[in-house]
Amino acid sequence: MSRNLLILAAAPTLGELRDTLVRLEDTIIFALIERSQFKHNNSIYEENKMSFKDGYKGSFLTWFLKEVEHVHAKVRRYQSPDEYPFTGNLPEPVLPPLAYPPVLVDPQNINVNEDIFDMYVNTVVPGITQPGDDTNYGSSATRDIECLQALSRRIHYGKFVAESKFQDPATHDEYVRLIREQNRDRLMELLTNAKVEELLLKRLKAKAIIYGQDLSSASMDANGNVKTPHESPGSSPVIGGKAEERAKTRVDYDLVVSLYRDYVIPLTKEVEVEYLLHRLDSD
Ligand SMILES: C=C(O[C@@H]1C=C(C(=O)O)C=C[C@H]1O)C(=O)O
Repeated sequence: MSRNLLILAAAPTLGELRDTLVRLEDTIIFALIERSQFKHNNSIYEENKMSFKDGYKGSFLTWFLKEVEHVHAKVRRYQSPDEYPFTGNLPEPVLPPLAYPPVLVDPQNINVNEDIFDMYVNTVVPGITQPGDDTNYGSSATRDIECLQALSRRIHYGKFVAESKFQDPATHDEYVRLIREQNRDRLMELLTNAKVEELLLKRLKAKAIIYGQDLSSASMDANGNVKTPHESPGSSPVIGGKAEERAKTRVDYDLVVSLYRDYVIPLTKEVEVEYLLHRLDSD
C-alpha cells in the first residue's frame, strides 16, 4: 500500500457518502420549494440597487450573504471540512477550533461557490419563481441563502467522494498514475459512474413530484382524503386523469432534474477532478 494511503483517518465509505448525497437531495428540493413561494424579486440580485450605510455597492443578496457568513464564521462554521463560504475576508471564530479527523488533502482549498452563485441567480431563481416583485426581499434572500448553502455542501462533497475513490485499493494505483500524468480527461472518465447518475435523476424527478404536490386543505375533503388524484412517481405525471396535463407541483420537477443534470453533477465532478489533480501535491 503506497504511503499516501496511510496519511488519513478512515474516510467515510463511498456508500456512506452517496447516502449523504441522497439526503441532501431532500434538503435542496425543499429549499427550492420554500424559495418558489415568493416572486422573482429581481431587484435583490442587482448591484447598486439598494443603498447601504457602509457604502456597500453589491446586491441585496450578496450583502445579506456577507452578513450571515460573518456571523456563521464566528461560530466556526467554515472550519468544518464540508462547509465553504461565498464571502471572503471572514472573521476568526470566537469558539476554539474543533479537531476534525484529517480526511481530506486539499492544498488548493477548492471552492466553486462563484460558479454555484452565478448558476443559482441566473438560472435557478428565474426557473422556480413567478415573474414580478412582491417586496418579500428579506424572505426571498433568506431562502436563497438556504438554497446556496445546500447546493454548496452537496457539490463540495465531491472532495470526500474523490478521496474515497482515491483510497479504494481497486483503483488507487490508477488514480496515482493519472494524477502524476495530470490527465484530467482520464480522471473524469475513471471517477464517472453513469449508472449512479441515471438512477439519481430518476429518483430526483420522483421526489420533486411527490414533495412538490400541494396537499393543502384545498386539495383534501372534510375527512382529510386527498380530493385530486395524485400520480404515482413511476407513471407519467398527470392530475385529473389527462395524461398530457403536467402535474401541478410547487416546484417545476423538470427544472430540478435539469439543475442536477446540467449543473450540480458536472460541478461535483469538477470538484472531484480538481481535488484529485492536486491530491499528491504535498508528496
Ligand atoms: C458523486 C459521485 O461521483 C460522480 C458524481 C455524481 C453526482 O454528482 O451525483 C454521481 C456519480 C459520479 O459520476 C459518485 O460516484 O457517487
